[in-house]
Amino acid sequence: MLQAQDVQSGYGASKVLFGLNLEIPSHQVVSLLGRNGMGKTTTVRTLMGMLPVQGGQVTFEGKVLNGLRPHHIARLGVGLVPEGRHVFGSLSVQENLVATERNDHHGHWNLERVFTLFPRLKERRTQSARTLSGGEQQMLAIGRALLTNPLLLILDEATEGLAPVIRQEIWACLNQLKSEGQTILLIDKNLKEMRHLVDQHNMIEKGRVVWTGSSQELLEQPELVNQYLGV
Ligand SMILES: Nc1ncnc2c1ncn2[C@@H]1O[C@H](COP(=O)(O)OP(=O)(O)OP(=O)(O)O)[C@@H](O)[C@H]1O
Repeated sequence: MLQAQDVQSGYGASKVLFGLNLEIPSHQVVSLLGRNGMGKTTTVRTLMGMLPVQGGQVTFEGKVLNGLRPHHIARLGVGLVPEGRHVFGSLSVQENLVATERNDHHGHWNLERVFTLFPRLKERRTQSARTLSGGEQQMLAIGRALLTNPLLLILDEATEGLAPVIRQEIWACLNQLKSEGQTILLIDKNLKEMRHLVDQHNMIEKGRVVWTGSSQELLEQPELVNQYLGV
């Protein structure tokens, strides 16, 4: 579905990605793993068109994304749950959700389905988003991305800083999405939870993917975790 080939990117003169290769096949859950500062969020920003591709090529469903604006890439079917959530604090839960609702891809996500997935959001639908807990805001950010009916859903640190019980709800949601065949790019640090979810892991180090393999392969090589994740 998405291919990044030899991608270079960064912030002005400060380069972060040095020839990154990444493949996201349809209906698979793919991870980006790596220590802080290795370029995971920069990769997401580049795939979404928030940072220009300075070298190499990104294709999505056969279309070259280089040079496209973020709203154009979103419209092609890439939905992002950004690091830090970025919900509209002054709008209600429901207003946040309908703001992004779209059905270009004949997807099946609508407000009612999001409320079924996250009943807490239904209970709080008239509440302004800024009054939600961190976990509820995360659910709202996921619901908002789903309402764009994305072909590819990207989640950047979606469980970061959440209480364990809320985290479990997010993992349950992601497992459900996987069972429905949703294609996902997942950035997270919880290897234990990711084991059951992720089809293909990608270790990123200094702006390059240095190892790719299944959850089983990662389990069989614990030294990789030490080497690239430093835990
Ligand atoms: N807006 C920015 N301007 C300049 N440099 C940046 C900016 N954002 C990130 N960087 C730098 O780019 C490098 C990669 O950062 P990035 O956020 O992609 O890392 P990451 O792998 O997502 O790590 P983390 O888990 O800490 O978010 C870091 O050296 C970081 O300092």
